Amino acid sequence: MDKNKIERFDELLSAAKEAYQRAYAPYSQFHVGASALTMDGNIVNGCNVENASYGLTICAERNCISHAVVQGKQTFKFIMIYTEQDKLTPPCGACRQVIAEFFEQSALVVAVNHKNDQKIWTVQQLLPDAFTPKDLLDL
Ligand SMILES: O=c1ccn([C@H]2C[C@H](O)[C@@H](CO)O2)c(=O)[nH]1
Ligand SMILES: [Zn+2]
Repeated sequence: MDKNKIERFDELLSAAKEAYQRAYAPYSQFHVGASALTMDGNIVNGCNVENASYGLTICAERNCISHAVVQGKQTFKFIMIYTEQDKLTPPCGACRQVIAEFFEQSALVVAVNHKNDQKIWTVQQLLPDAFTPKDLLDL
């Protein structure tokens, strides 16, 4: 896949790596960092935050999006997921739903690892026929 498709790739990668370093994952030891480029040109990030009550864990992608919303950003161009695994990490189902809430179906999601392997999906590929604001609001 072509990293040139992702605007400001290197800055997104730095932000995702910075978040990765802050991941709180004492149970899985599976650290994840995410970053996103907002439509108005800001970069936001997030890491996974686990909990002794395992099901309360929040993934890096959802934390990143929530972090952006707190900063008044609700529209995005790209989201990146960074791990130091040999396999690339795709977003889980819950994160796909939250990504579909805020990103266009044509927006790109990119997974990157420490070997600089990359995989790019559209939101549409990750969650076709998503239930989104259009299904509840007069949009
Ligand atoms: O795309 C993913 C996949 C998993 N995780 C987290 C959740 C949990 O803390 C750990 C293992 O599932 O990785 C993420 O943050 N993002
Ligand atoms: Zn997730």
